[in-house]
Amino acid sequence: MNGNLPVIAIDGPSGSGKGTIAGRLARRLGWRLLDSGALYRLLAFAARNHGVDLTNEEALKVLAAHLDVQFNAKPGGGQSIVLEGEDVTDVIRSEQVGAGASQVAALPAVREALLQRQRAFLEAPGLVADGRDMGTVVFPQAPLKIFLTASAEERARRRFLQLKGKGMEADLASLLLEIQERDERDSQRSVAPLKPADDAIILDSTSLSIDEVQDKILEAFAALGLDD
Ligand SMILES: Nc1ncnc2c1ncn2[C@@H]1O[C@H](COP(=O)(O)OP(=O)(O)OP(=O)(O)O)[C@@H](O)[C@H]1O
Ligand SMILES: Nc1ccn([C@H]2C[C@H](O)[C@@H](COP(=O)(O)O)O2)c(=O)n1
Repeated sequence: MNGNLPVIAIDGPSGSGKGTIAGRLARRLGWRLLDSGALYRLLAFAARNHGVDLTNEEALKVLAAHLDVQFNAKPGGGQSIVLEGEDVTDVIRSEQVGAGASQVAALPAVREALLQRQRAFLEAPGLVADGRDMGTVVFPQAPLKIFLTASAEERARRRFLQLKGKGMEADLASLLLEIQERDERDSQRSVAPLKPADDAIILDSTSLSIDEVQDKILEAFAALGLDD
């Protein structure tokens, strides 16, 4: 790991806006982007494809170490994700795959197998990384750590609008339940649980717009003086 390069670590629960903000910041700064949740989603998706049970830690560890995946930056922003030659960008975003990801992410051998892969994303001039343990475990040296949160009700509402916007079926009450279950599992697991790093800035986005969240983070980044 090149520990001298800057990282902005953005952690927080599902639907708090991490991915949206991380993508915007990476574009704005011209830095690389790590969507660490996608790795856990890809593993859960690949496991289903290969008939691997989501509780089989040993087999999941091997699968995680050999995941054949490419993240390709799209010209207009965002990235496409290709797993074993198949574009899985949208299909891994379902709540079912998210729940599977949360399940495999609780297994220590899986987290260990994905650790170096995540750290390898750190390249000049810097990295914006979003997930659950970016600031606590993967990049503890990050000079800027944000813990982005929002009420579960607001996060379910956002997810509902997001799914509807894509023309997908969605039920607000079920989404709220799924989000609460995922919060519980992600924050109660014994290894790398979802929690703010001691030196993280906690940002509650419940009543903030995406632009307001971005401005607050850019303000905190500017205060570090790294772009001088
Ligand atoms: N501050 C905000 N106000 C309103 N909507 C928001 C805000 N931040 C994000 N959103 C919207 O909420 C939805 C979920 O955001 P996003 O996917 O970035 O969350 P996330 O934290 O990365 O979720 P996950 O961890 O499940 O991947 C998106 O449709 C996004 O546009
Ligand atoms: N650094 C990370 C990133 C993700 N996970 C797990 C927990 C989440 O429920 C699941 C999916 O993540 P999302 O795409 O919704 O951000 O993956 C984790 O444990 N650690």
